[in-house]
Amino acid sequence: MPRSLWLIVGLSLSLLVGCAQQPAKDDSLYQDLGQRAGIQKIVEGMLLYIAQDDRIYKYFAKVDIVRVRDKLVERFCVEAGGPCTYTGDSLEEVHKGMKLSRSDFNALVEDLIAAMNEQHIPVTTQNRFIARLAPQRGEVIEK
Ligand code: HEM
Repeated sequence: MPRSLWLIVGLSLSLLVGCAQQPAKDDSLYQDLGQRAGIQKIVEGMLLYIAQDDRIYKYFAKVDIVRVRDKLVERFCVEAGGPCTYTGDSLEEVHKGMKLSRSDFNALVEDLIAAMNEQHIPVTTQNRFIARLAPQRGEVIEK
């Protein structure tokens, strides 16, 4: 085999090995939520529902809502498998001192569902997304 061909075979093999070591990330949920623009609409919708939600509005009354919106979009994007980086603080740190309960958590999830319904996100997609958020409840409540 000519030397140049060896080089090509070698390079192709190393590419294959590289791919095998780093499997392509599954971003189907990110796509189904409408990518970053779709996620931003969902977050903004959720915050609007929260603003009308007497159960949990009190927690948000004095926050920097633009920052919370931006960090939530990043966070949800990462959770959905999208190409984003979360630059906010840890969930434990952020929610420390709020003493959130399970009911508070459920109320926020209800507002999130309302926002996803408004964006016509199919229920199967909604359930996939909520299944990724649910395990984080422990980092958020009773802190
Ligand atoms: C899995 C569920 C949750 C996630 C992933 C989440 C995520 C976040 C993120 C990313 C931020 C912004 C962080 C930053 O500024 O660096 C934030 C802030 C906040 N979250 Fe949550 N959160 C969750 C549940 C809740 C619940 C249930 C409540 C209350 C009912 C809540 C109330 C707040 C408030 C009030 C802030 C603003 C804090 C501040 O800026 O002082 N969160 N959350």
